[in-house]
Amino acid sequence: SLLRRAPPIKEMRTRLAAVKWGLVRDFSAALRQEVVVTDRVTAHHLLVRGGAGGAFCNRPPTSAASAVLSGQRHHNITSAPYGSLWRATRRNLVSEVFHPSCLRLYAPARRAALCGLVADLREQCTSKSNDGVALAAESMHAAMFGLNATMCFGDGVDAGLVRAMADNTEELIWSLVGVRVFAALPALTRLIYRERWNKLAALRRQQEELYLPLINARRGRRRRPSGEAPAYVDTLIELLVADERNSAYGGNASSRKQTLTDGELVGLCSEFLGAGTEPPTAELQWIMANLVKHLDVQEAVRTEIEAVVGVDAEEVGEEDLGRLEYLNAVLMEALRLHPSVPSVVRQVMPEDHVVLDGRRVTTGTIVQFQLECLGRDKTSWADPDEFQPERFLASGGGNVVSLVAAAGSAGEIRMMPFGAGRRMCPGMGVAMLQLGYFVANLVREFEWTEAEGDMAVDLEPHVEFLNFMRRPLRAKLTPLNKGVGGSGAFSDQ
Ligand code: HEM
Repeated sequence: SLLRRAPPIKEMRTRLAAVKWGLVRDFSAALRQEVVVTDRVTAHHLLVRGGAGGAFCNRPPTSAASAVLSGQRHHNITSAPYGSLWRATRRNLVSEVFHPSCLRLYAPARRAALCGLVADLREQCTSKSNDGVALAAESMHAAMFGLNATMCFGDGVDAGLVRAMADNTEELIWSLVGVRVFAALPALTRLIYRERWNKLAALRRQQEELYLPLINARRGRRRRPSGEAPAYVDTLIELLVADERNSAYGGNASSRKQTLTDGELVGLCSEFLGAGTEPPTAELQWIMANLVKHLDVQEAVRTEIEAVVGVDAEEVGEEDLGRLEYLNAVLMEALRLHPSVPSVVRQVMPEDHVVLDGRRVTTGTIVQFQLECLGRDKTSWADPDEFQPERFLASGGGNVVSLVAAAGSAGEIRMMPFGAGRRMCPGMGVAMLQLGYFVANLVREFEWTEAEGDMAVDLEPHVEFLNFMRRPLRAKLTPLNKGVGGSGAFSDQ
């Protein structure tokens, strides 16, 4: 009978969903044109030397929750079209919290985050039940998120609230892939994927409920005494932006200036927490995983620290980092081989003039620059797939490699893990500082070796919205107790 032959309801739903997804995917792919650039000369020409004629500074519509839910009207720095909102919010980030004079004021917050991380790892690896193995990935993520929450909202945010924000951020980030269906035909896809849309809206509501009380508490504060680090949100609350928010893609900004809306404040804080936590944590895992796989390199980092900082120093201080050439070479080599952001994306606008293989690329086309390919280019590196930090030492001639590609014709791109051109990552300086400080002290506090079985390090990538390690980092840690009095500077935190 028909009833007997009909597939079970659950299976029918799955089949229906597959058909729906297939239709939408094919339709959006047909609407969207994409080209991929893997050669570094073209990347330099288009992104840095102005070879696209126009600014070539827009990204395609984003999957960030606030942008999707508002029909691409509410933006953060990453998603803002090239124009006054982008300029004002980016300048604010770079010239306020990320200005070197301000960044210095966050040193106690970085030290507190590192202390917490070391104490957590020490507890895990000395616990009898763990056999010396620590869930390093989770611990690093919690430390990095906590640090960013302090920089964003100021000191003293309740630990439970920080955890709730971390969970919410993670859920929103993992929803990014599914949310891509709303990039094309949002009115229709919203109906087809009602559940997905409702889930996204609920996560965003929850985010507002978590962030707005913290934002409003900062509004009522008296001006901070000089010498106290501003919270990122303080600078956003004070920020005035020329009012072009209703004109698409950077039309003429009116002379009227406005403060940011609550929705924009929440979106910008969310971006700070997400962009400030996820790529640096993924990169920290890649670096430590390579040090687990290359014990000679790990030992060389430790030897350099002992020679430069001394055996009895309490910690590797931030002021020591500039003198640790080998440590810096390790960071550069990990970023070259495993850039945690897999690609840089631009969308061709009418005023851009992008020519590839002798043909003009049509307006609306998405141009993707693959960062791992660019960093492993055979014309630029010997043995490009090998982990060899020595290539970045002055003795190997590698100290001249810059993360910021110069614009002149003599400039070139040899790697671009932080992107290139006007929209290059504004967090590069802070990321390099945090990575150097964390890696140096983690190597000094513990010996890192490989755990067994499915806890072993797997250097295969798993590329989603970020370039993750296929398995999150686990390692066997042995405390080295190198700190003052042989008890470890961080052991009592
Ligand atoms: C290892 C750490 C990091 C890596 C590998 C990384 C990588 C990148 C890349 C590749 C881009 C795209 C650049 C382009 O399109 O040319 C980007 C953009 C961006 N990053 Fe980072 N990033 C890191 C850390 C951070 C941190 C700590 C922040 C701080 C909040 C941050 C905030 C941003 C923002 C706001 C943008 C958008 C910039 C714009 O559109 O003007 N990133 N990042």
